[in-house]
Amino acid sequence: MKPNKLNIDIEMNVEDWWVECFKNSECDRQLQKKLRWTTLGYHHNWDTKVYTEQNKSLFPLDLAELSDILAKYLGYSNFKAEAAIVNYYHMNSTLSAHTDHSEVNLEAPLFSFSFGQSAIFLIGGQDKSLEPSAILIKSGDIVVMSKKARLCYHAVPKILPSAESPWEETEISNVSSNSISSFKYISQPEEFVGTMNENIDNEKWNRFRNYIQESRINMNVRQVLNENQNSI
Ligand SMILES: O=C(O)CCC(=O)C(=O)O
Ligand SMILES: [Fe+2]
Repeated sequence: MKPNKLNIDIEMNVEDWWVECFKNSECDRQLQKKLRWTTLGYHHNWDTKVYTEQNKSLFPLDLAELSDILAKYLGYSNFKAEAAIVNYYHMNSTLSAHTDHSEVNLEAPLFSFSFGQSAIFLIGGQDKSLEPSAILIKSGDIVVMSKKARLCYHAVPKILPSAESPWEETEISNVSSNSISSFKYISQPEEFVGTMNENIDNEKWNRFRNYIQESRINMNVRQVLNENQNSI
C-alpha cells in the first residue's frame, strides 16, 4: 500500500505521480496539474473530518524531524507530528475560508511550511464576523497557528509570483552528513543526505525547478492526539 494518499488516487491508479509525469520524454503537464493535495500520517478524511486508526500511515520521518526541530526551537517540547496535509497550488488556485478542528488535540500548535510561489494568507477570528488580516507568505516561511489562532478562520485567496527564487541558492546545495549531529527520527543520516544530494543533480533539479516556478507547496503539520494518548 502506498503510504501517502493523493487526490488523484480517487480517479486513477498512479503508482508514483512524479515518475508518471515524466514517463515520456516530455513532462505531462496535465497530470502534473492534477495533484492538489496529499495526506500523510493520520489521513485527513475530507468528508467526515474524523481521523481513525484504520486510515493511517507512517508519518514521513524527514518531515517529522523538521517539525521536531521547529517545535523544540519554539519551546513546544512535547509536540509530535502525526498528520499533515500537503497542498499544491497553481497560479490560479485558491483555498476557501475554513477552520482546522479535526484533531483531538486542539491545544498543540499547527505548523505550516511554504515553498515556491507566494500567497496571500487571510486570517480572521473564530467566527466569520471578524474582518481578516492579510499576510504575504513567501517561500521558506513558516506559519505557526497556536493558542487562539489555532481555531481561527483562514484562507488563501491568491497565489502571487515570487519576487525571489530562494530554492536556487546553491550554497545549501551540498549537504554533508558530517554537518548533522543527531537525528531523532531519521536513523540513517548518510542515506538521507545521499538522497538529498541526488535530488539536486541537474536533470532531477530542472524538473523540480520547472514545477516550483509555477506552483506553491504548503505542508500543514498537525499533532492529532493528546499528550498521553497512544491512539484514537
Ligand atoms: O496553504 C496554506 O497556507 C494554508 C493551508 C491550510 O490552511 C490547510 O491545509 O488547512
Ligand atoms: Fe487550514
